[in-house]
Amino acid sequence: MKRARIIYNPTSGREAFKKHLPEVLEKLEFAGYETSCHATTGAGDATKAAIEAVKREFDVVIAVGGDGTLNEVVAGVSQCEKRPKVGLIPMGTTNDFARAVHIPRNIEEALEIIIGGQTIPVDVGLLNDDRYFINIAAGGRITELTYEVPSKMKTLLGQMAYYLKAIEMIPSIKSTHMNIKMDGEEFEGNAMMFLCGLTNSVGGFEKIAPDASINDGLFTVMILKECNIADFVRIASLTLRGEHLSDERVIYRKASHVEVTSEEDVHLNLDGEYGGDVPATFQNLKRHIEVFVPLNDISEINVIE
Ligand SMILES: Nc1ncnc2c1ncn2[C@@H]1O[C@H](COP(=O)(O)OP(=O)(O)OP(=O)(O)O)[C@@H](O)[C@H]1O
Repeated sequence: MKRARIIYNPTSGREAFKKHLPEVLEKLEFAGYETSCHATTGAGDATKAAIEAVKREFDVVIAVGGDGTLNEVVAGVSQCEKRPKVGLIPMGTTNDFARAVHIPRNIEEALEIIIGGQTIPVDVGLLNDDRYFINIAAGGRITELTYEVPSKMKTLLGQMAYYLKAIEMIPSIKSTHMNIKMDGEEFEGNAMMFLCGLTNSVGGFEKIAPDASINDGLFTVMILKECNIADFVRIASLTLRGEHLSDERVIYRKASHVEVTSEEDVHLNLDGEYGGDVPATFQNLKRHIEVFVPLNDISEINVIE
Protein backbone atom coordinates (compact mmCIF):
# COMPACT_ATOMS: atom_id res chain seq x y z
CA MET A 1 0.00 0.00 0.00
CA LYS A 2 1.22 3.54 -0.84
CA ARG A 3 1.57 5.96 2.05
CA ALA A 4 0.82 9.69 1.96
CA ARG A 5 1.62 12.26 4.65
CA ILE A 6 -0.31 15.54 4.53
CA ILE A 7 1.56 18.53 5.95
CA TYR A 8 -0.79 21.49 6.20
CA ASN A 9 -0.60 25.04 7.47
CA PRO A 10 -3.84 25.43 9.45
CA THR A 11 -3.67 29.23 9.18
CA SER A 12 -3.37 29.63 5.41
CA GLY A 13 -6.37 30.06 3.10
CA ARG A 14 -8.47 31.50 5.93
CA GLU A 15 -8.26 28.14 7.70
CA ALA A 16 -10.46 26.57 5.01
CA PHE A 17 -8.56 23.29 4.76
CA LYS A 18 -9.49 21.90 8.18
CA LYS A 19 -13.12 21.34 7.31
CA HIS A 20 -12.16 19.56 4.08
CA LEU A 21 -9.58 17.31 5.76
CA PRO A 22 -11.87 14.29 6.48
CA GLU A 23 -13.05 14.27 2.85
CA VAL A 24 -9.45 14.56 1.56
CA LEU A 25 -8.32 11.64 3.74
CA GLU A 26 -11.28 9.55 2.63
CA LYS A 27 -10.53 10.16 -1.07
CA LEU A 28 -6.85 9.32 -0.66
CA GLU A 29 -7.73 6.12 1.20
CA PHE A 30 -10.24 5.19 -1.51
CA ALA A 31 -7.40 5.71 -4.03
CA GLY A 32 -5.29 3.15 -2.16
CA TYR A 33 -3.23 5.36 0.15
CA GLU A 34 -2.60 4.83 3.82
CA THR A 35 -2.74 8.40 5.18
CA SER A 36 -1.61 10.52 8.09
CA CYS A 37 -1.39 14.25 8.61
CA HIS A 38 0.46 16.97 10.43
CA ALA A 39 -0.73 20.53 11.14
CA THR A 40 2.22 22.92 11.20
CA THR A 41 2.77 25.05 14.29
CA GLY A 42 4.95 27.86 12.91
CA ALA A 43 8.00 28.74 10.82
CA GLY A 44 10.23 25.76 10.03
CA ASP A 45 7.82 23.10 11.28
CA ALA A 46 6.85 21.89 7.79
CA THR A 47 10.54 21.19 7.05
CA LYS A 48 10.89 19.08 10.20
CA ALA A 49 7.63 17.26 9.38
CA ALA A 50 8.85 16.52 5.85
CA ILE A 51 12.17 15.13 7.11
CA GLU A 52 10.27 12.96 9.55
CA ALA A 53 8.00 11.77 6.72
CA VAL A 54 11.09 10.72 4.75
CA LYS A 55 12.46 8.82 7.78
CA ARG A 56 9.10 7.08 8.15
CA GLU A 57 9.31 6.12 4.46
CA PHE A 58 6.19 7.84 3.15
CA ASP A 59 5.91 7.57 -0.65
CA VAL A 60 4.15 10.90 -1.00
CA VAL A 61 4.25 14.14 0.96
CA ILE A 62 1.41 16.58 0.33
CA ALA A 63 2.02 20.26 1.13
CA VAL A 64 -1.16 22.19 1.90
CA GLY A 65 -0.66 25.94 2.18
CA GLY A 66 1.00 28.80 0.34
CA ASP A 67 4.41 29.11 -1.27
CA GLY A 68 5.96 29.41 2.21
CA THR A 69 4.62 26.01 3.26
CA LEU A 70 5.61 24.44 -0.06
CA ASN A 71 9.10 25.90 0.32
CA GLU A 72 9.48 24.33 3.75
CA VAL A 73 8.24 20.92 2.61
CA VAL A 74 10.54 21.02 -0.43
CA ALA A 75 13.44 22.01 1.85
CA GLY A 76 12.80 18.98 4.06
CA VAL A 77 12.46 16.53 1.18
CA SER A 78 15.38 18.00 -0.80
CA GLN A 79 17.94 17.45 1.93
CA CYS A 80 17.17 13.72 2.12
CA GLU A 81 18.67 11.07 -0.07
CA LYS A 82 15.55 9.02 -0.79
CA ARG A 83 12.95 11.64 -1.70
CA PRO A 84 9.18 11.01 -1.68
CA LYS A 85 7.00 12.53 -4.40
CA VAL A 86 5.57 15.93 -3.57
CA GLY A 87 1.91 16.88 -3.99
CA LEU A 88 0.49 20.36 -3.55
CA ILE A 89 -2.88 21.70 -2.49
CA PRO A 90 -2.47 25.48 -2.86
CA MET A 91 -4.08 27.51 -0.09
CA GLY A 92 -1.84 30.59 -0.05
CA THR A 93 -2.16 34.15 -1.26
CA THR A 94 -0.17 34.11 -4.51
CA ASN A 95 0.56 30.40 -5.03
CA ASP A 96 3.27 31.03 -7.60
CA PHE A 97 4.40 27.44 -7.95
CA ALA A 98 0.82 26.20 -8.37
CA ARG A 99 0.27 28.80 -11.10
CA ALA A 100 3.42 27.72 -12.88
CA VAL A 101 2.42 24.05 -13.02
CA HIS A 102 -1.31 24.66 -13.44
CA ILE A 103 -2.49 23.24 -10.12
CA PRO A 104 -5.90 24.83 -9.47
CA ARG A 105 -6.80 26.60 -6.22
CA ASN A 106 -9.59 24.19 -5.55
CA ILE A 107 -9.02 21.50 -2.95
CA GLU A 108 -10.93 18.78 -4.75
CA GLU A 109 -9.32 19.46 -8.14
CA ALA A 110 -5.82 19.72 -6.67
CA LEU A 111 -6.37 16.42 -4.88
CA GLU A 112 -7.52 14.78 -8.13
CA ILE A 113 -4.14 15.68 -9.63
CA ILE A 114 -2.35 13.81 -6.84
CA ILE A 115 -4.68 10.83 -7.15
CA GLY A 116 -4.17 10.95 -10.95
CA GLY A 117 -0.55 10.03 -10.23
CA GLN A 118 1.26 11.99 -12.99
CA THR A 119 4.57 13.42 -11.75
CA ILE A 120 7.41 15.30 -13.39
CA PRO A 121 10.96 15.93 -12.17
CA VAL A 122 11.39 19.54 -11.09
CA ASP A 123 14.49 21.67 -10.42
CA VAL A 124 15.19 22.95 -6.90
CA GLY A 125 17.36 25.96 -6.04
CA LEU A 126 20.05 25.68 -3.37
CA LEU A 127 21.27 28.84 -1.62
CA ASN A 128 24.69 28.78 0.07
CA ASP A 129 24.60 24.98 0.32
CA ASP A 130 21.97 24.96 3.04
CA ARG A 131 18.69 26.62 2.02
CA TYR A 132 16.30 25.52 -0.68
CA PHE A 133 13.78 27.23 -2.95
CA ILE A 134 11.31 26.08 -5.58
CA ASN A 135 10.17 29.37 -7.13
CA ILE A 136 12.52 32.25 -6.69
CA ALA A 137 15.40 33.83 -4.85
CA ALA A 138 15.67 37.59 -5.14
CA GLY A 139 17.36 40.63 -3.65
CA GLY A 140 17.01 44.41 -3.72
CA ARG A 141 14.79 46.63 -1.59
CA ILE A 142 11.55 46.06 -3.54
CA THR A 143 11.83 42.27 -3.17
CA GLU A 144 11.54 42.64 0.61
CA LEU A 145 7.89 43.56 0.28
CA THR A 146 6.55 39.99 0.32
CA TYR A 147 7.74 39.34 3.85
CA GLU A 148 6.99 42.84 5.08
CA VAL A 149 3.26 42.48 4.44
CA PRO A 150 1.62 41.47 7.75
CA SER A 151 -0.24 38.11 7.62
CA LYS A 152 -3.46 39.80 8.76
CA MET A 153 -3.31 42.09 5.71
CA LYS A 154 -2.77 39.07 3.44
CA THR A 155 -5.77 37.29 4.97
CA LEU A 156 -7.92 40.38 4.61
CA LEU A 157 -6.90 41.66 1.19
CA GLY A 158 -5.21 38.74 -0.58
CA GLN A 159 -2.86 39.79 -3.37
CA MET A 160 -4.05 43.40 -3.11
CA ALA A 161 -2.04 43.58 0.15
CA TYR A 162 1.17 43.14 -1.88
CA TYR A 163 0.20 45.83 -4.41
CA LEU A 164 -0.59 48.33 -1.63
CA LYS A 165 2.73 47.57 0.07
CA ALA A 166 4.56 48.06 -3.24
CA ILE A 167 2.95 51.49 -3.70
CA GLU A 168 3.94 52.41 -0.12
CA MET A 169 7.54 51.30 -0.72
CA ILE A 170 8.11 52.89 -4.13
CA PRO A 171 9.34 56.31 -2.93
CA SER A 172 12.01 54.65 -0.75
CA ILE A 173 13.32 52.22 -3.38
CA LYS A 174 16.96 52.73 -4.26
CA SER A 175 19.62 50.85 -6.15
CA THR A 176 22.43 48.82 -4.60
CA HIS A 177 25.89 48.17 -5.99
CA MET A 178 26.14 44.46 -6.75
CA ASN A 179 28.37 41.97 -8.49
CA ILE A 180 26.44 39.13 -10.09
CA LYS A 181 28.18 36.19 -11.76
CA MET A 182 25.94 34.06 -13.99
CA ASP A 183 27.90 31.01 -15.19
CA GLY A 184 30.55 32.64 -17.38
CA GLU A 185 29.06 36.14 -17.45
CA GLU A 186 29.36 38.98 -14.96
CA PHE A 187 27.32 42.09 -14.08
CA GLU A 188 28.90 44.76 -11.92
CA GLY A 189 26.98 47.94 -11.16
CA ASN A 190 23.99 49.50 -9.48
CA ALA A 191 20.82 47.46 -9.62
CA MET A 192 17.30 47.96 -8.28
CA MET A 193 16.86 44.20 -7.88
CA PHE A 194 17.85 40.80 -9.16
CA LEU A 195 15.94 37.58 -9.26
CA CYS A 196 16.99 34.02 -9.77
CA GLY A 197 13.87 32.12 -10.79
CA LEU A 198 12.87 28.51 -11.37
CA THR A 199 9.31 29.12 -12.58
CA ASN A 200 7.67 31.72 -14.78
CA SER A 201 5.42 33.10 -12.03
CA VAL A 202 6.73 35.49 -9.39
CA GLY A 203 4.46 37.30 -6.94
CA GLY A 204 1.52 36.59 -9.21
CA PHE A 205 3.32 38.17 -12.20
CA GLU A 206 2.99 35.24 -14.57
CA LYS A 207 4.99 36.74 -17.42
CA ILE A 208 8.09 37.81 -15.54
CA ALA A 209 10.20 34.96 -16.95
CA PRO A 210 8.11 33.79 -19.90
CA ASP A 211 10.40 31.01 -21.09
CA ALA A 212 11.40 29.63 -17.68
CA SER A 213 11.38 25.84 -17.68
CA ILE A 214 10.86 24.09 -14.37
CA ASN A 215 13.24 21.25 -15.17
CA ASP A 216 15.97 22.39 -17.57
CA GLY A 217 18.56 22.80 -14.79
CA LEU A 218 18.76 26.55 -15.39
CA PHE A 219 17.69 29.63 -13.46
CA THR A 220 16.24 32.58 -15.29
CA VAL A 221 18.26 35.49 -13.96
CA MET A 222 16.77 38.94 -14.26
CA ILE A 223 18.54 42.11 -13.19
CA LEU A 224 16.90 45.52 -13.23
CA LYS A 225 19.65 48.12 -13.51
CA GLU A 226 19.52 51.45 -11.71
CA CYS A 227 16.71 53.70 -12.88
CA ASN A 228 14.53 56.51 -11.61
CA ILE A 229 11.18 55.86 -9.94
CA ALA A 230 9.17 56.75 -13.07
CA ASP A 231 11.11 54.18 -15.12
CA PHE A 232 10.82 51.65 -12.29
CA VAL A 233 7.02 51.94 -12.31
CA ARG A 234 6.95 51.84 -16.12
CA ILE A 235 9.08 48.67 -16.27
CA ALA A 236 6.99 47.07 -13.49
CA SER A 237 3.85 47.67 -15.54
CA LEU A 238 5.55 46.22 -18.65
CA THR A 239 6.30 43.13 -16.53
CA LEU A 240 2.58 42.50 -16.14
CA ARG A 241 2.37 42.05 -19.92
CA GLY A 242 5.71 40.28 -20.31
CA GLU A 243 7.09 43.21 -22.32
CA HIS A 244 9.92 44.17 -19.96
CA LEU A 245 12.67 41.98 -21.43
CA SER A 246 13.48 44.28 -24.34
CA ASP A 247 14.01 47.29 -22.04
CA GLU A 248 17.67 48.38 -21.99
CA ARG A 249 17.66 48.41 -18.17
CA VAL A 250 16.71 44.74 -17.95
CA ILE A 251 19.31 41.99 -18.14
CA TYR A 252 17.80 38.54 -18.68
CA ARG A 253 19.93 35.39 -18.83
CA LYS A 254 19.83 31.67 -18.09
CA ALA A 255 22.44 30.16 -15.79
CA SER A 256 22.85 27.11 -13.56
CA HIS A 257 25.19 28.79 -11.05
CA VAL A 258 24.80 32.36 -9.80
CA GLU A 259 26.89 34.27 -7.29
CA VAL A 260 25.92 37.63 -5.81
CA THR A 261 28.14 39.86 -3.68
CA SER A 262 27.78 43.42 -2.47
CA GLU A 263 29.46 45.67 0.07
CA GLU A 264 26.04 47.00 0.99
CA ASP A 265 23.25 45.15 2.84
CA VAL A 266 21.21 43.04 0.43
CA HIS A 267 18.47 40.95 2.03
CA LEU A 268 17.32 37.86 0.21
CA ASN A 269 13.78 36.79 -0.56
CA LEU A 270 13.44 33.03 -0.78
CA ASP A 271 10.04 31.91 -2.09
CA GLY A 272 8.46 34.95 -0.48
CA GLU A 273 10.11 34.67 2.95
CA TYR A 274 13.28 36.32 4.30
CA GLY A 275 16.22 34.10 3.34
CA GLY A 276 19.33 35.72 4.85
CA ASP A 277 21.72 38.20 3.28
CA VAL A 278 24.22 38.48 0.40
CA PRO A 279 26.89 37.10 -0.27
CA ALA A 280 24.91 34.35 -1.91
CA THR A 281 25.63 31.40 -4.16
CA PHE A 282 22.71 29.81 -5.98
CA GLN A 283 23.00 26.38 -7.46
CA ASN A 284 20.35 24.69 -9.60
CA LEU A 285 19.71 21.08 -8.49
CA LYS A 286 18.43 19.75 -11.77
CA ARG A 287 15.30 17.55 -11.58
CA HIS A 288 15.79 17.10 -7.85
CA ILE A 289 12.22 16.25 -6.80
CA GLU A 290 9.16 14.64 -8.38
CA VAL A 291 6.01 16.77 -8.25
CA PHE A 292 2.41 15.80 -9.11
CA VAL A 293 1.07 17.85 -12.03
CA PRO A 294 -2.18 17.79 -14.06
CA LEU A 295 -2.24 15.10 -16.73
CA ASN A 296 -4.12 17.15 -19.31
CA ASP A 297 -2.03 20.28 -18.98
CA ILE A 298 1.40 18.70 -19.24
CA SER A 299 1.94 20.03 -22.77
CA GLU A 300 1.23 23.58 -21.58
CA ILE A 301 3.65 23.51 -18.65
CA ASN A 302 7.12 24.58 -19.71
CA VAL A 303 8.98 21.31 -19.18
CA ILE A 304 11.74 19.47 -20.96
CA GLU A 305 10.42 15.97 -21.63
N1 LIG B 1 0.30 27.27 12.71
C1 LIG B 1 0.93 28.33 12.18
N2 LIG B 1 0.70 29.58 12.65
C2 LIG B 1 1.29 30.66 12.12
N3 LIG B 1 2.18 30.61 11.09
C3 LIG B 1 2.45 29.40 10.56
C4 LIG B 1 1.82 28.20 11.08
N4 LIG B 1 2.27 27.16 10.36
C5 LIG B 1 3.15 27.68 9.43
N5 LIG B 1 3.26 29.01 9.56
C6 LIG B 1 4.10 29.94 8.78
O1 LIG B 1 3.32 30.63 7.81
C7 LIG B 1 4.17 30.88 6.66
C8 LIG B 1 3.38 31.25 5.42
O2 LIG B 1 2.38 30.34 5.21
P1 LIG B 1 1.87 29.88 3.77
O3 LIG B 1 2.92 29.98 2.76
O4 LIG B 1 1.21 28.56 3.93
O5 LIG B 1 0.71 30.91 3.47
P2 LIG B 1 0.69 32.36 2.83
O6 LIG B 1 1.79 33.19 3.42
O7 LIG B 1 -0.71 32.86 2.94
O8 LIG B 1 0.93 32.07 1.31
P3 LIG B 1 1.87 32.74 0.24
O9 LIG B 1 3.27 32.30 0.65
O10 LIG B 1 1.43 32.13 -1.05
O11 LIG B 1 1.65 34.20 0.35
C9 LIG B 1 4.97 29.62 6.56
O12 LIG B 1 6.17 29.81 5.87
C10 LIG B 1 5.20 29.23 8.02
O13 LIG B 1 6.44 29.76 8.47
